[in-house]
Amino acid sequence: MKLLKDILFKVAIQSVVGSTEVSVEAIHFNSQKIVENDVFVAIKGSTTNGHTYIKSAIEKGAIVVVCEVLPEQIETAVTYIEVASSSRALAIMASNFYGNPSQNLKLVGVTGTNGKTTIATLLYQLFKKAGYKVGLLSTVVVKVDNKDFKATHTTPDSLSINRYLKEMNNEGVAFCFMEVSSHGIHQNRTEGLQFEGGVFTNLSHDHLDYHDTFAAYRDVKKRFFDQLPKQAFALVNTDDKNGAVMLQNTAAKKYTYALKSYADYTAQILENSFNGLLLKIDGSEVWTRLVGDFNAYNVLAIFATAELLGLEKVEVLRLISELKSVSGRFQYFISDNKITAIVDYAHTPDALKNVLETINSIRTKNEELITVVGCGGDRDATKRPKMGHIASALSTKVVFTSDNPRSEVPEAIIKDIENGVEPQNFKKTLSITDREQAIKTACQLANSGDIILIAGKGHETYQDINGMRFDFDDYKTVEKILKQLQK
Ligand SMILES: CC(=O)N[C@H]1[C@@H](OP(=O)(O)OP(=O)(O)OC[C@H]2O[C@@H](n3ccc(=O)[nH]c3=O)[C@H](O)[C@@H]2O)O[C@H](CO)[C@@H](O)[C@@H]1O[C@H](C)C(=O)N[C@@H](C)C(=O)N[C@H](CCC(=O)O)C(=O)O
Ligand SMILES: Nc1ncnc2c1ncn2[C@@H]1O[C@H](COP(=O)(O)OP(=O)(O)OP(=O)(O)O)[C@@H](O)[C@H]1O
Ligand SMILES: N[C@H](CCC[C@H](N)C(=O)O)C(=O)O
Ligand SMILES: [Mg+2]
Repeated sequence: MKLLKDILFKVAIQSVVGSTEVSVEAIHFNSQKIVENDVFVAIKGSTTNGHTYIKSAIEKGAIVVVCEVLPEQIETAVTYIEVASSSRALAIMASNFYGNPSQNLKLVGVTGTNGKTTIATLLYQLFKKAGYKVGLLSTVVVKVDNKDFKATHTTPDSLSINRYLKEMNNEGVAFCFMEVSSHGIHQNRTEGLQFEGGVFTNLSHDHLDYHDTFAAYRDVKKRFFDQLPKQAFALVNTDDKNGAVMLQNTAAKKYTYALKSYADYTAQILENSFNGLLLKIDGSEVWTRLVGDFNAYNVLAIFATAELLGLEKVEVLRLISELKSVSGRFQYFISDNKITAIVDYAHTPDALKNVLETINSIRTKNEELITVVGCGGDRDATKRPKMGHIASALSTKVVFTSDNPRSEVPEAIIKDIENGVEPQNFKKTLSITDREQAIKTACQLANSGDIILIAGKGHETYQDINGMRFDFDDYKTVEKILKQLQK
């Protein structure tokens, strides 16, 4: 049990009805989870309004209600806390409730359109290899040192974040690397956390369904840097023009990294092949198994972050050469009949362009590049024709297919993608809704030496169709089909 007064510390309260000297069991923002003596935080969401569930939360046993608008009917046995932002109050209360766990470890947030999972995961790997206990909050998995938890979001809700951080405290974790998504910042999921540093990767088209305009999307990312304290570091990629924007109003110590322009941390690509990248970082050569120009940025960001967190340069370079690729990020194998199959999580126009350009820069002219790609439903529809254009312009053949259609009709999503294909590329494309059939067709089209790229779902092990999750794994599917076809 915790005293309400204590968990309200630093919450900007507008009014209180009732006593704050009550002991509470747990905090929830979903009325369905409420039991006796809990706090219910009512949040205005994107599909429904948590305030309409106040009555039902009280019936289930809530003794405290945190809300933006006080209900008309006040129960005398309940304490009401009126705040300007329930989601912000929730984040601060969550931190207090779990004993401000972010203050007991070094927490680094990684934000940007692409590269967050790669950077956060590789930092986790690197610091583990350096001998520390480490935590990770990522799209793929949550790790409390060696313990794995299923990830539901890129950036979990503030209660879950603080619960995981508390577990990390209990395990003696020294460093935690977390992805900070734009939804996470906008919904105040990271509010009240004490960050040791923030890393910005890049900014390109994504989530314009949610943020309305690119400027709004950029400003949400910037808010993360605006909130960093002065003892923290802000490390940004200045080859991306928005890197400088992120630093405009931050109080944190400013550091830059870049491959093409002057920066605090720079690198040169000496070699780029299917076996990996040879880089020159800060005058020293380092070999990494990661493939593609974009990974040079990720490796450089990792190098700089590790140095800023106090690791020795020589050790960092040695550890970088031991890092393995992240699940579903340029994950590939070569079949017995020499077809290369690559599974990659490129689900934005920019990521798709980068991955295709990387493959084109390391393949020879007589090898075909066959791409299988789709777009998710109930997500930014304006990226669809862009991805259709990029896939068809940069591949020799393309099979458009379904990703996670969610509540949308897959054929309608595919139509949107096809609308971006220019007439000169019509002949290269075909569309097959069933993802397994699409992958099979790509495999049948491929000859020895050719490359198949399956983009968009990376590590995902399901396909979300109408709210139902069906088992589906791009990597296992292509592996199985290529084996079958060899027989
Ligand atoms: C659009 C969006 O981000 N939605 C998130 C949001 O839910 P919401 O605003 O839709 O909530 P709502 O359903 O309208 O409900 C409003 C409130 O009423 C409450 N409620 C509802 C029903 C009930 O019976 N009782 C009750 O109390 C809900 O618990 C909620 O507090 O808050 C929820 C709790 O934190 C999130 O789980 C949910 O994520 C949804 C599932 C989602 O798909 N989010 C994606 C888009 C997302 O966040 N993605 C980013 C990554 C993006 C990237 O890769 O860059 C991420 O960080 O994962
Ligand atoms: N630094 C980078 N710049 C551009 N593209 C990248 C970069 N790093 C990775 N990518 C591409 O973006 C895809 C997604 O990478 P990653 O999962 O690391 O990004 P993310 O930011 O975590 O994405 P999400 O928003 O879905 O969590 C990769 O599969 C790759 O194609
Ligand atoms: N984190 C991203 C992942 C998209 C992956 C893609 N497979 C899809 O389902 O759209 C999002 O929620 O937009
Ligand atoms: Mg991610």
